[in-house]
Amino acid sequence: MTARIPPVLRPEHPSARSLAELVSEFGLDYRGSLDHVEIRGVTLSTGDLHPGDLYVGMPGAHSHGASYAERAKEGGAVAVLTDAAGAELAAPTGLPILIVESPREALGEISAWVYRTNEHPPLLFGTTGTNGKTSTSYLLEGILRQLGLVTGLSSTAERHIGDLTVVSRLTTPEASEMHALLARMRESEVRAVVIEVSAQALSRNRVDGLLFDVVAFTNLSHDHLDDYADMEEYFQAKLPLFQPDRGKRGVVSLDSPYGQRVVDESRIPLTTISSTPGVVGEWNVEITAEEAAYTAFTLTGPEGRTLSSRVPIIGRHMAANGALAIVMLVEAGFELEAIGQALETHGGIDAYLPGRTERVSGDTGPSVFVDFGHSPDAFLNTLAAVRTFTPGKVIMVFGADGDRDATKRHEMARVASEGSDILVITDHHPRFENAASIRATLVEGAALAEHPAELHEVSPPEKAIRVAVSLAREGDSILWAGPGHQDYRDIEGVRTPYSAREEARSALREAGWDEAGRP
Ligand SMILES: CC(=O)N[C@H]1[C@@H](OP(=O)(O)OP(=O)(O)OC[C@H]2O[C@@H](n3ccc(=O)[nH]c3=O)[C@H](O)[C@@H]2O)O[C@H](CO)[C@@H](O)[C@@H]1O[C@H](C)C(=O)N[C@@H](C)C(=O)N[C@H](CCC(=O)O)C(=O)O
Ligand SMILES: Nc1ncnc2c1ncn2[C@@H]1O[C@H](COP(=O)(O)OP(=O)(O)OP(=O)(O)O)[C@@H](O)[C@H]1O
Repeated sequence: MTARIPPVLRPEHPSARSLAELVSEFGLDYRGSLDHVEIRGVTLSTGDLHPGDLYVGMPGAHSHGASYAERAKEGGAVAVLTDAAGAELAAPTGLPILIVESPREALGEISAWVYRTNEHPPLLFGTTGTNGKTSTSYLLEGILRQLGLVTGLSSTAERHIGDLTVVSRLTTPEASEMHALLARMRESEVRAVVIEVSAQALSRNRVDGLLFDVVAFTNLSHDHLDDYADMEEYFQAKLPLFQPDRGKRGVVSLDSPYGQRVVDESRIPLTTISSTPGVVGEWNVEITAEEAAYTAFTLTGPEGRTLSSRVPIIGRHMAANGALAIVMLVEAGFELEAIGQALETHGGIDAYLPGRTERVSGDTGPSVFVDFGHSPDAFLNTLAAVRTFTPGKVIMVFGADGDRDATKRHEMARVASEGSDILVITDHHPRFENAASIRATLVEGAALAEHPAELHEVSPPEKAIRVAVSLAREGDSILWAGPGHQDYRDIEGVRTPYSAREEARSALREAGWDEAGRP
């Protein structure tokens, strides 16, 4: 059985737009007749095609999208937009062909025009950084809802349109999908939209055609060095979000040294925030309590402004994410006092973060958390959070992604081994790599710790979590890092249905301990 591919959300009542008008609006070169041709949507994949679509044939890593133009026509595409090479490939279809130098660079603006998303846009928030994008986005969405707004969300885990939830494919959808999503949100009278913006999205024009009211930077640390040559290139990929064509104003966390560089290199009005002792921002976060059910903090800003609240999740970093979300709202024009009042009525920020240090254990037995962390810095933060209220041993379970940045594996394992008492190394998504050799690299890395944890190598993960539970006692904690919200494992390109949260719950049940359901 393979896991279902989540659908692309489109407007339910798309308006028709004239192809001739599109060509004249953008001054496009074209072939064929434009007479009476109307388009209702844009797609770059035949898998997501709707009748009446403009099919965008993009050169890809494996093939040229225009080579699927015939298939697009059979599915109801009424025109093709592509480059000069693609125009040759699409010519036999007889469809009108619009020609641009770079279809990827044209996609955002054209999709915005087709879906009319630049007319009366909602309040737009965008978050980038290595870690904390999803968490900050959910917390921000939670506060917006507490303030009474109908919200939309685009994150690694899910897309939300008001109360409608759909599992995500990519962290940031391709531009055509993004604008279709915004158009669908408008139909549902969404007033504020929170969008997680990956570095890849910025490098691949996925947020073109959007102007964010407030953008935020969480942090930068080792990740994605398979996509970027080095940390500098990865950092540079994030910067365009902090320029005037993408964001009106920004909030930058100084918790990683890259924050100050964003401040130095951005050209939009920015404010700063810090939760790091000794690093002072315009806004500062002090952690006031760390409990198993929440983390409390006080946020202090310019002119003595202050707000005390809590996030319903463990970890100082999560309180920092919550405070960042609050400052984003202040930058968008919300009164700090009104935010404080809205939060107070719910006892803090009210949000459910799927698979972010999500507690799956109940009242008896060890505390078990499933997390999405897959970088050394994420491990450092979550292990510290778990350690804070664990009287017994900290047991960590994790595996590394196959076919993704292999240079971080040693450091992930070293940090895991240093920060836990017992480490169970297992498999994650092997993709097309050999799972045993990924584990071997992790075992090597674990040995680099100054004070290595007791080590177990267990495959597959279903068995690993059961071994971890069998080693745990009341008062111990288990942190299973990596799978988070995901509901599949990618093995040789096949998405096999699998939920770490459900596996962990089953393991607890089988051991006679309590489990916790979704809050
Ligand atoms: C490496 C990369 O960026 N790949 C993206 C790329 O795929 P590709 O170049 O391999 O496409 P291709 O197979 O050569 O096909 C060329 C074109 O023909 C189309 N096609 C292809 C076959 C077909 O039958 N019909 C059809 O229409 C494809 O949609 C594509 O437009 O173009 C596709 C759509 O056009 C993207 O969905 C795909 O993202 C893949 C899924 C991906 O995994 N991207 C990663 C790197 C990514 O973006 N990740 C970040 C995560 C960030 C984080 O961890 O924080 C993200 O934002 O999600
Ligand atoms: N502010 C933070 N600083 C450091 N680590 C964090 C922070 N926030 C979250 N984390 C850790 O990083 C993991 C991923 O968090 P989150 O999903 O919010 O980040 P993300 O930036 O969306 O990641 P991705 O790009 O992989 O989707 C969390 O599960 C947690 O382990």
